[in-house]
This record gives sequence, C-alpha cells and structure tokens, in this order.
Amino acid sequence: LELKRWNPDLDITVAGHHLPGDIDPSYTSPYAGANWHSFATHEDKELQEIDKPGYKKFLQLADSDPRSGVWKVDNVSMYTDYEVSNGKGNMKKFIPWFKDFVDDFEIVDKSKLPQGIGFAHKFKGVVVSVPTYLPYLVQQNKEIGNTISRIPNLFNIDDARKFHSSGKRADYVINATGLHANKIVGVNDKKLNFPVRGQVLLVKNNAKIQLSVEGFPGVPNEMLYMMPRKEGGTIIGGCFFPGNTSIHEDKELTERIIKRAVKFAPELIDPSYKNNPSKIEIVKVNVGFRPFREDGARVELDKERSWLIHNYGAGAGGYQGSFGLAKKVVEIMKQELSKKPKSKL
Ligand SMILES: Cc1cc2nc3c(=O)[nH]c(=O)nc-3n(C[C@H](O)[C@H](O)[C@H](O)COP(=O)(O)OP(=O)(O)OC[C@H]3O[C@@H](n4cnc5c(N)ncnc54)[C@H](O)[C@@H]3O)c2cc1C
Repeated sequence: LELKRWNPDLDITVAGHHLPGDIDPSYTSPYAGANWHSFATHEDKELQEIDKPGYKKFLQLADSDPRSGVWKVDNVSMYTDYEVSNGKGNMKKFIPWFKDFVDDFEIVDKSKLPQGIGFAHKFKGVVVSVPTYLPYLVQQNKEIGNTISRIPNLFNIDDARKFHSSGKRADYVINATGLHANKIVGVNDKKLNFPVRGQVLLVKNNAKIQLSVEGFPGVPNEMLYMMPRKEGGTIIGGCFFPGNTSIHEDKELTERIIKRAVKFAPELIDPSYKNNPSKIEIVKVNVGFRPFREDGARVELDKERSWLIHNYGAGAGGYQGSFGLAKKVVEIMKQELSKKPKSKL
C-alpha cells in the first residue's frame, strides 16, 4: 500500500498463502490485540524510528477513517511493587523512550495508584481492532489498484516471482512471510528466527482504558494487558513464551488472566459500565505466535538476489512498526527503481 502511494505507476500484486479472514497458527496477524506500545529501549534508536510513524498514522486513522477500526484510548502502564523493588530504585527503567514523543504522556500520581502498584505512566494510546483493520487494508489495496492474490505455500523464494497477476515474472519480490521466512529455500538468514507464544482472550466485557500490569511474582513471562475494542469487547492477555509452539489454550493461564483483569479493571464485570456482563464472557481464546528475529526485523535488499527485498521478523510489534517498516522498504525500492523505472512486484 505504501509503495503504491509513493509510486502509482507500480504494478503490485500482494500475494499470500493466507489472506485476511483466514485463521491459521502460521499466520500471526489475526491473533494480535493490537495496540501501539513501542518496546524499543532508550538505546535502540533504530526500532524507535521504525515505531514512530505508526503512532502518528494510527492516531490519524482514528480521527479520520472510521472504516479502519482504529480508535484512541488512554494507555496506562502499571508496575507492581514487586517489579519496582526488583528494579532497585532505577526508575528510568519504567519510563519509556517515547515520553516526549506521544500525546499527553504523564507519570500517574502515587495517590491514584491501586494497592500493590508502585509506579505507573499514561499516554494517549490507540487500539487497532484487527478483524476490522485487516479487511480494511485489503479494501484499501484494491481501491488503490493493487491486486490481492492467494497463492500456494512456497518452499523456494525463487518461485515467488511466478505469481504476479500479469502472468509475467515479477521484477521485484518483497518477502514478508513472517514466522517461517527463514525456512524458505533461498532466504539465507544466519540470525535466529523464533516464535514467541501469546495467549489472549477476546471477551464481551468492556474495559475503560488500555491497561498493562507487569511484575507478577514467580511468572516472569506473564503480564496483564487489556485493550478495549472500538466495536465493543476487550482483548485481555497475556504471556511471552519464546520457543513454545503449543497451539492449545493453557486453561490455567486463562484463569490467571481473568483473575488479574477483574482485580485491576473491576468495571469489566460491572453492569453499570456499558452494560457489562456480571462475569467475564469469553468469545474466543487466541493462541498466536509472534515472529521474532534475533537483533530485530530484517529489512534489506538480498545480497545474492538483486530482485529480492526482505521485510520479516517484526516480533511483537508488527502493527506498531508496520508504517516504519514499510517506509524502509519504500526507501530501498526508490534506490532500486532509480536504476530501472517500470516494475512489477
Ligand atoms: C497474541 C499476540 C498479540 C500481539 N499484539 C500486538 C500488538 O498489540 N501490537 C503490535 O504491533 N503487534 C502485536 N503482535 C505482533 C503482530 O501480530 C505481528 O508482528 C505481525 O502480525 C506479523 O505480521 P507479518 O505480516 O510479518 O506475518 P504474518 O501475519 O504471519 O503474515 C505472513 C504472510 O506471509 C504468508 N506466507 C508465509 N510463508 C509463506 C510461504 N512459504 N508461501 C506463501 N505465503 C507465505 C502467510 O500466509 C501470510 O499471508 C501480536 C502478536 C500476537 C501473537
């Protein structure tokens, strides 16, 4: 979409074995929450630059295009007393790099924190309702003149050139194959690519804000986060389990997630708030796999194949980083096309 916006003359086919509407553990995007909450450290300027455009874009979509399924909701991050004491007084750890970048950032006054919480901050956040946003992207692609195409599962990257809608060989391929990118013959990547399991609940209950709580003793890979969706209902998670490939719901984790959610957001089961049910009503349990890559996403021109551009390994931030990653691809294409102007992708 960003490529076509940059250069309307490009003849672009968006091809995938799975397309929006499909549900399959090897296709991550439908399982996400999703929100913008950059995970970049203070030192990781590269990831910060990748995440920045997404924040502005999602705010703009929330303001200007109701079809996108994006809306603005305050985002509060809390850290338990346990987490704060583990930080040994180093509060910088809890203050994100984006404090001067996002709208309305503030440290929450200690007097307003619930029991057991040692520190919290807040900013103007966005929630992307994925079941609305993915079909919206398909529609946007069609309207702008790109072709969407379902293709077989490819085992060799050279085959990707065969699937241009014109029937002719594509001049360029952007490899955005997510989880299994490095298993495709020809995608030579020495870095480790690995799934990080997530389990989130879609519930009928409505939360007031986006809330995350970190620091539950004895379970370092679990946290609480919730994102109320524009159409109603809330996504509640979660966990980060690297290398765990179980596609089955962990029922005990579901129970822990519910217990934490009700503790920190009692409005979820308060009928006086948006007619919420008086208990948590689960619509769906989503188990998904974040496509992590050691040292971050790979966005570059391939060293051996001059027609191949990689864009995979977005990990836990494929939505928030999407516009920044696309920007990098556009930069690469700009350089390439300055060499040969008319292209099929
Ligand atoms: C529980 C959970 C919560 C998340 N929450 C957030 C969040 O709040 N914010 C955020 O920014 N991110 C979030 N993420 C991360 C985000 O979902 C991912 O980073 C993103 O979806 C990755 O997108 P992708 O396009 O790279 O991969 P995918 O969505 O997996 O798409 C890959 C595409 O390539 C195709 N493909 C792959 N291999 C082949 C092949 N061999 N041949 C043909 N086609 C192929 C697939 O069919 C598919 O169409 C979350 C993830 C999970 C699991």
